[in-house]
Amino acid sequence: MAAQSSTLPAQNGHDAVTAGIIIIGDEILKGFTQDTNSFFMCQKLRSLGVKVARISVVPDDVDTIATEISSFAAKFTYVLTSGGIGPTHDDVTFEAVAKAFGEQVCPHPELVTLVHRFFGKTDVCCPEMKLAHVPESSLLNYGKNKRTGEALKYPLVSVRNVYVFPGIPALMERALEGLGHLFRNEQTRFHSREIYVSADETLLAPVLNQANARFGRHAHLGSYPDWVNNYYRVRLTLDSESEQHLEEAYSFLMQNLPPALIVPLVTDPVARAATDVYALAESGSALGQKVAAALRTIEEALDRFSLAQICVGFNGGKDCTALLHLFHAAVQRYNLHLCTVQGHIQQALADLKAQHPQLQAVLMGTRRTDPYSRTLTPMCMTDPGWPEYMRVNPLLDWTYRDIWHFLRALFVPYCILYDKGAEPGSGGAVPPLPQPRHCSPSLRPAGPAGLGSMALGVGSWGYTSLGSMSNTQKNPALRYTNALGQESYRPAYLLENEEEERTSRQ
Ligand SMILES: Cc1cc2nc3c(=O)[nH]c(=O)nc-3n(C[C@H](O)[C@H](O)[C@H](O)COP(=O)(O)OP(=O)(O)OC[C@H]3O[C@@H](n4cnc5c(N)ncnc54)[C@H](O)[C@@H]3O)c2cc1C
Ligand SMILES: NC(=O)C1=CN([C@@H]2O[C@H](COP(=O)(O)OP(=O)(O)OC[C@H]3O[C@@H](n4cnc5c(N)ncnc54)[C@H](O)[C@@H]3O)[C@@H](O)[C@H]2O)C=CC1
Ligand SMILES: [Co+2]
Ligand SMILES: [K+]
Ligand SMILES: [Mg+2]
Repeated sequence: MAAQSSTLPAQNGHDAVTAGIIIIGDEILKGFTQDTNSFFMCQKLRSLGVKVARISVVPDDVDTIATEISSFAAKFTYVLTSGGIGPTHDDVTFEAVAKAFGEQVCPHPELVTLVHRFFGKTDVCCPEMKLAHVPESSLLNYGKNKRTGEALKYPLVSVRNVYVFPGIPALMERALEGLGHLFRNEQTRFHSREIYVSADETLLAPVLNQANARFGRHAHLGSYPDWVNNYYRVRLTLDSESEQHLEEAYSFLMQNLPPALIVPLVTDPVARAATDVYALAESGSALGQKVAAALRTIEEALDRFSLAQICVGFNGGKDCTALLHLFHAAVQRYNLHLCTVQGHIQQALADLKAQHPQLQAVLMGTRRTDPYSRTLTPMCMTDPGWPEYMRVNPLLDWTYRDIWHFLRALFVPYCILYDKGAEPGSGGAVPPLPQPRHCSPSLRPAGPAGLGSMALGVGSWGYTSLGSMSNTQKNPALRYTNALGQESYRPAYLLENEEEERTSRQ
């Protein structure tokens, strides 16, 4: 076994079943279209026990495609191509496959019949008939509909170990889903685990090197930094064909990485919001009591107003992020229609009313320590002279610290600007400044639409309080000098004295 191949990694006594993917299309190389097919193919093949060894992207050029196909066909168990099998001049994949194997393309009787059946065409020269011209030794593979089990009507062409998939993602995905049996490798199952770490890679490198030296033969370790995640800096992945080897490497890492840096990340906080938020509310903790009171205010608003009459005042800040999560927990869904209104808040609220006259209540993330908010009540009408709305303020009695405690305990994603500036050891690289924008309120009616995107109605580096481009600055209370003697800033959730929250806004 060991002597057989120097290119294949040592495995458990059997040859790896491999695949090479060839993505065909000028549009991919020109940046007109983003390749999503290889991503889907990699995930699917991995789930079938096939190891993807290479992805290549080539232009719509017969010779280039043919050269790549003959090289891949010799190296890998399977070759999957994507694209270039349609009726137009730039679809030359079949010709290229034929060329790679020294064959001709000719009409395949069964495909001719199908073209006749689907398009009603029999003329050998019509564009549709190009789909039926395939290499001489082509086989037709009929997949199965994943749900119904019925045979798919249009087959996938294969020539030797080359499988020729359409480029249209929906067609390609359906074909591969339906043909899993062609590629499935029962000998192999890939197992994987992840560890999330809140430290920079440089700090982890020594432990990772040790782990790799000890376990690398049987468990592959990957280290992937992320600069825009609120909760971790590095995602470590382990994968192996053997569950036992995987667990050994995993235990080693868990024992040797600094425990304080390992983050027990919840990767789908939104899906679990209802469970986690209500569990917190019932926990009896101090934060739990605040959560319970906020939920009561939200529930009361839901009793008084229908979902269509309520919206969430969302400007991208931490307070309304907490509010949105609570509201979602209460109604069990982020069932949002995003409505962005420009201009100053008073006019924007009037414009919103004109566009959506049914709206009567706005859930807001206002806290008592916000300007002019000391005397507000959980539900109060807007002041005279303001467009008429019921202001619903579930978070009035929450503190700055409560907000951060809540968001971070439940791993709720929030605007990354609150974390920025600290970055000790991040190499000094800073993401580009956001485009200047006017502070634009985004009010999100809870209408019957899909998941709304997060609107960021702020435009600056902010640390503890985000306003607009012109009035937001780094909060001096977060400043410190890092190990290299450089001025740095801690993330907002580490602010010690909450009275200094607004020191970052003029
Ligand atoms: C629905 C609504 C009704 C208001 N009614 C009155 C009123 O009757 N009298 C009065 O004097 N002032 C009113 N205001 C203005 C309010 O008091 C603040 O001046 C304003 O929210 C900005 O305060 P901030 O930046 O300090 O607070 P932030 O902490 O930034 O905002 C507090 C909360 O208000 C909501 N909010 C604030 N700005 C926006 C925005 N641009 N887009 C969407 N949501 C936003 C969010 O839920 C946020 O969590 C109202 C604001 C809103 C959004
Ligand atoms: N019903 C079926 O199963 C089949 C239908 N056809 C017909 O062939 C034609 C399409 O030919 P193809 O060779 O599939 O397409 P193509 O190479 O011309 O690409 C079709 C579309 O898919 C996109 N695309 C291509 N590669 C991609 C990738 N890697 N990631 C994301 N998007 C990608 C392209 O940008 C383009 O918009 C259609 O007219 C179709 O009806 C062809 C074969 C089978
Ligand atoms: Co709208
Ligand atoms: K094409
Ligand atoms: Mg085409």
